[in-house]
Amino acid sequence: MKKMFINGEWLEASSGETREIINPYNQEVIATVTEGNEQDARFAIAAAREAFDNKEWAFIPASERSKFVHSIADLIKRDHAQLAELESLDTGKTVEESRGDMDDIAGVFRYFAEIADKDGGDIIDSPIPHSTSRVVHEPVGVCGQITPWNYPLLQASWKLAPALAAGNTLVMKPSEITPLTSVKIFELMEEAGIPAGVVNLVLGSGNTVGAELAANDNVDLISFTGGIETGKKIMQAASSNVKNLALELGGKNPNIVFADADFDTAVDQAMNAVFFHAGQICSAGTRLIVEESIHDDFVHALVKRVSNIKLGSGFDPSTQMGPLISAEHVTKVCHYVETGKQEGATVAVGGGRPEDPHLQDGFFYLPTVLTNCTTNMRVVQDEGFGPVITVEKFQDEEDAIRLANDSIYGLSGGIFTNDIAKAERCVRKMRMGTVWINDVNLYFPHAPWGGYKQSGIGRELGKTGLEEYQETKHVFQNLKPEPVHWF
Ligand SMILES: NC(=O)c1ccc[n+]([C@@H]2O[C@H](COP(=O)([O-])OP(=O)(O)OC[C@H]3O[C@@H](n4cnc5c(N)ncnc54)[C@H](O)[C@@H]3O)[C@@H](O)[C@H]2O)c1
Ligand SMILES: C[N+](C)(C)CC=O
Repeated sequence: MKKMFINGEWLEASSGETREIINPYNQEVIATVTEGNEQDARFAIAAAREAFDNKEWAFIPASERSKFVHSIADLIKRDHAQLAELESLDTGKTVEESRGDMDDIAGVFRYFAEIADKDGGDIIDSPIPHSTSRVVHEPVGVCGQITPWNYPLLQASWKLAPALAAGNTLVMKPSEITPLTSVKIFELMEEAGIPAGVVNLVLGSGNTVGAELAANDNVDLISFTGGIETGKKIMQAASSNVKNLALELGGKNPNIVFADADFDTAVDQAMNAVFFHAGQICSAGTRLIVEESIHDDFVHALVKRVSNIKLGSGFDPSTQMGPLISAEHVTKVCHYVETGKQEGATVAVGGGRPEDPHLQDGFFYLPTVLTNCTTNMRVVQDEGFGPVITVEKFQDEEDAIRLANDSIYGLSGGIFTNDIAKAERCVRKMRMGTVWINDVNLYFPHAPWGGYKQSGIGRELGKTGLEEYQETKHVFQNLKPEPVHWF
């Protein structure tokens, strides 16, 4: 049985409860994990508090912490193949995608290890005579970190690496559906020699463990990646002690294709934008917005290619798209597409579960293209989080931007055009945290990631991703102290 890691020890939940982890490809039980609750979360928070307040971690030189974080990257590289297979077993994504994730994850630890000791603070030119003024960055304290099921270890790495590099202690709660690679990374952090109490892992549900992390007054920062409704609850709970808050929430991401774009590239990338990991990506380009003059040809070419996408086991090298994460999620995607049909959308391809007898045990949904969509439809506004593209038409540049921005979300967007000036004009007006020109879904450790509007608060990755885990302190020193006789 997989256990939790608290204060340097592998423990079973205080309640003795367990949970079975299911392979979404065939519904087989792949692991049993201990199921923690609020009490276990409080125990872990107390360990992290003690390690932050009364032990050395927060005060060791950043160069020492950097070595620990480098070691974690080395261990991920060593166990790359095993980690990738475990991630695919747990999430259903193809092993090829998981291998790419593991490269990214090692890169994230490497990046934060490298920048950990590069910031010695700033000297301010003090306006007060005979004084010095400087700004230093310090760790925030105890961090609660809550992650989703779609990119379990990748989203964990975006939180663990900067938190450690900055000198914080932490308690992580992975998604209860996909905890396996998170357990493994805590084994690797133990092997890397991270001191007891600095990193703690509590397994369990959002309503118990997650809610405790968000509300507990001994937590100084809560970093959450997940859905918008959960994000709102966390924001509310975090107000109890005015925690620092980082929210990476959902997206309903437009992908604008102008008539002057390279046609074949734009068709190809419109598919990459949505069908990786069966559309279960926050930044999936689910809203395809195509210039009217090429709309019909574009849809025709897209549908032809989408109908050839091969579904199957993530472990079969010929598989292009795996299953959805759970039966509940299949029901949600079915409902989402039905809503679209009732609103007047046309199913150009897909629109249901596959009939292939080999796929009946898995949580599969066909890659789907919905045409005749307009911005006012729920199917265009709501995050379906499945392999479904809605297609809208636009007349001109202004129209394209109006449609693209007509969303409560603002996570990411794409533009396909060969007119660079037009692309730059659009970028300025697009209210999103990331905009790709002639590409989709690219992210790397050096560039910040996060959303405008209701897609979130704060940024992960990049220098800003480290700053999320730092407090800023101004230190002023009077070099000629003497009474001022004010009173
Ligand atoms: N912006 C990003 O970078 C990003 C990245 C990945 C996923 N996401 C979003 O994540 C969502 C899919 O993930 P999900 O279904 O796991 O999301 P979710 O909100 O259901 O769950 C996310 C995590 O929150 C926990 N949780 C649930 N209720 C909670 C509560 N009341 N208090 C504290 N924690 C609670 C869950 O147990 C899980 O660990 C999508 O909306 C997707 O867009 C965003
Ligand atoms: C942030 N990202 C794109 C890696 C995963 C979103 O679900």
